[in-house]
Amino acid sequence: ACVSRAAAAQHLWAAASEGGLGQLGVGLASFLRKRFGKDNVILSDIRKPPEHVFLSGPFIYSDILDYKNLREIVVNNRITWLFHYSALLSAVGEANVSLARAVNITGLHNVLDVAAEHGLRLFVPSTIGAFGPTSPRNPTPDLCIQRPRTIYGVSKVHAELMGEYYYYRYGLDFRCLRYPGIISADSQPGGGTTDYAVQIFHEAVKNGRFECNLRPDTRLPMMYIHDCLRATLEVMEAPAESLSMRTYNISAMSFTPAELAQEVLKHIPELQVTYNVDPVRQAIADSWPMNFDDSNARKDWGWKHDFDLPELVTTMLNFHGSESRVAQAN
Ligand SMILES: NC(=O)C1=CN([C@@H]2O[C@H](COP(=O)(O)OP(=O)(O)OC[C@H]3O[C@@H](n4cnc5c(N)ncnc54)[C@H](O)[C@@H]3O)[C@@H](O)[C@H]2O)C=CC1
Ligand SMILES: CC(=O)[C@H](N)C(=O)O
Repeated sequence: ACVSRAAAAQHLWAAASEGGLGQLGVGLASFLRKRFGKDNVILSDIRKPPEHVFLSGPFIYSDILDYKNLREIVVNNRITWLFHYSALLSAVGEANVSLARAVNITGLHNVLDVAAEHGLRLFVPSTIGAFGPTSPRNPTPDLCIQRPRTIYGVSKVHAELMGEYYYYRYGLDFRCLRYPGIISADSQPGGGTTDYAVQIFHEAVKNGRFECNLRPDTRLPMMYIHDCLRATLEVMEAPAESLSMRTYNISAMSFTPAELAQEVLKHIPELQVTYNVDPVRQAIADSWPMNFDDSNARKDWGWKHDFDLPELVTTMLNFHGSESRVAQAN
């Protein structure tokens, strides 16, 4: 593989991941370390890592807004791949537009420049949030109108276009996947519109009650984290000649809060689900794709998801069930 040493911060370096302490970064680092070796993946963030993360492999402080520091990390560690995960997500982005603009847009510019300057292979995640109310929503193809109405979505469309521009202009090996809402068992979401689909599992097992902040009929594309991380590594390892585009939709399942609750109720019949709609998140969700067309990813580099809704629910409840049994035993 082409990884000599990676960093993940919410980048991965040699592989480096910056933005690495969020919902996805710790899982990505662990996934890449299994593949490339513990010391070949550096995780970075501006937050202090919890002990288990600190002990699991190289971690460094890196602020995506500090270009000189990014360059120093790449040079000193001979980084070859960079996974750029730092971002403010959709709901927190609307609550702090100027910070979202800085991290999601200025931060991206720094990453593009450092990657182009040092010949890195660069992964930047995009999102279903890169589409808007005038995009076709059911299904949403790779190429269509993209007029998002959040700073998060605007910054991601910008990232897709800038990455493609750097590819044609400077030969940067830029690779990008549009992720659906990602559901993870052992990490908390960072302030997005799809967070409810993670929180329901925590609450169902802990309290037997869940208050959902989206309407019961809000349909959104979703994916289990294991599929998301595997897709990320697969597109990074795909032969250059197999990629006909720089940015691909990837899809696994699509459901509403009512459908998710129905599936969880099969395992926890006493679960009580109520709805208290957050108008900001609801407006965002109503502008996003309902189903994602990922036929290009399947055709070009063989993308195939493993987890549908029933497997997702069983896996999440097994994880939370065993966690709560451990907690009770202690
Ligand atoms: N979690 C999801 O459902 C989805 C995530 N994505 C994308 O995947 C990436 C990772 O997402 P999550 O892990 O969920 O996000 P998160 O919000 O959980 O984590 C983001 C991380 O970025 C870090 N960060 C913020 N400002 C920074 C700075 N100036 N310098 C360095 N690090 C900084 C934060 O400390 C945090 O640890 C993001 O780019 C997001 O847009 C895309 C679609 C879905
Ligand atoms: C789908 C995403 O990009 C993220 N989870 C969010 O809801 O903002």
